[in-house]
Amino acid sequence: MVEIGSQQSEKIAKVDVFQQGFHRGVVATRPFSKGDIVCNYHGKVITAAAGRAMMQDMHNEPGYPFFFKSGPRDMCIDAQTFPCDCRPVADTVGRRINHSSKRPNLKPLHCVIKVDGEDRDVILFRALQDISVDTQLKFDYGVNRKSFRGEGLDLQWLDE
Ligand SMILES: C[S@@+](CC[C@H](N)C(=O)[O-])C[C@H]1O[C@@H](n2cnc3c(N)ncnc32)[C@H](O)[C@@H]1O
Repeated sequence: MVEIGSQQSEKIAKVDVFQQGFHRGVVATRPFSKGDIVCNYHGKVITAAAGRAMMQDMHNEPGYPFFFKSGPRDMCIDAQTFPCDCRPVADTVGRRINHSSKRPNLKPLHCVIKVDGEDRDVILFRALQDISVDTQLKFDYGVNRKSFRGEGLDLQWLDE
């Protein structure tokens, strides 16, 4: 498993953030095989209700919360609040991965790991196919215009 805990380990993971104007994304800088764990989605785990409240205050800026279910609980990874307590300086790559419903090459995988005897929710990204160097990483956010910040928004990228 690739553990993303520091800038150093992101280099080991061999993925990198690119920037085009204001828009960022993530590319592979080494090949991955189908089934490989590529990186994680780093951030503080909060309730989904807290995540939704946070999104209501957002307007046109990029959104970084990741909503998931952990057993019966609706939860959210808050990658919006930056920098986070445990990563005071470096950005994290997971939150820079863009959406594709038509051609995703990653799939998020929810795991619960023990850290200091306590359960911790973690989101890892598994490669859906072989991924070559310089390929942009994308996953299906699983949202549509209705579920992503309400109806009637002109968000063409959700159809990609
Ligand atoms: C988790 S962030 C992804 C990284 C983001 N592009 C950035 O510059 O930091 C999610 C935001 O990225 C943008 N986004 C996601 N997928 C996109 C795509 N396929 N094309 C254009 N923008 C996208 C949207 O603004 C969305 O709110």
